[in-house]
Amino acid sequence: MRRPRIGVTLDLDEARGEYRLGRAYADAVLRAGGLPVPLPYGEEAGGAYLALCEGLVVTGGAFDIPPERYGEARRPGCGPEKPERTACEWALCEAALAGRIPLLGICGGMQLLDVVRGGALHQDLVQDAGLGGHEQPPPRDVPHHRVAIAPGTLLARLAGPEPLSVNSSHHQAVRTPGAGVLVSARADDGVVEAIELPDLPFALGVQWHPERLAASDPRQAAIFRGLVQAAEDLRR
Ligand SMILES: NCCCC(=O)O
Repeated sequence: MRRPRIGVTLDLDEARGEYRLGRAYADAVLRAGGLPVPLPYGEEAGGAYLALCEGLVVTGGAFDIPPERYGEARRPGCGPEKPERTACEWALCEAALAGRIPLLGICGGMQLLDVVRGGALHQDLVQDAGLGGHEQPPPRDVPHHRVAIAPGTLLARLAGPEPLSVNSSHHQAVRTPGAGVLVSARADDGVVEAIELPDLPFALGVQWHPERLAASDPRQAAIFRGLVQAAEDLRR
């Protein structure tokens, strides 16, 4: 039987006119038994592209969601935007949620999942909340801090309920959970590290980058295996 097709969002290097995807995302999906399908931008994003897929990974990147998307004016500390990418990922995320297609949001992808559901972000953790320590120096494929996982959640079922060692590469974070959004992990300083939508079969967001740890940590690999298994279940 063919592997479940997992759509993976891309970053556009506008200066070079090139789409980019960190190899670790594709490798993590492949290792979990899925077939990564790169999704270029376009009006078809939420429709025809997603119809090709049984699952979706909304990847992270060095840009911020326009604060207007969560009803706020831009404040100091908010970073550069990529409106075309956000529009594409927004359409994909909305379509995946509406179609109950399994979705994994990573870093900025988790933040998008929250905002699509009506949540809001810390525009900058240091300036908004006085919370530093979430931008680890290179290398970024090694653990940086631990997160506490809420028992009984999807994340706990996948990775186990014990504290999980994660990497950390972000300056924003979920401030207000959106409608139906459950916080399933927090750092010691209270920063939201994972969210999920219990009303759907598989809608999970993680603030760290499990794709960079999945080759060495079975608990991180289990997050991708869970996505691919949920995509497999969708086909039955
Ligand atoms: N906001 C983009 C995702 C990474 C970060 O928060 O820095």
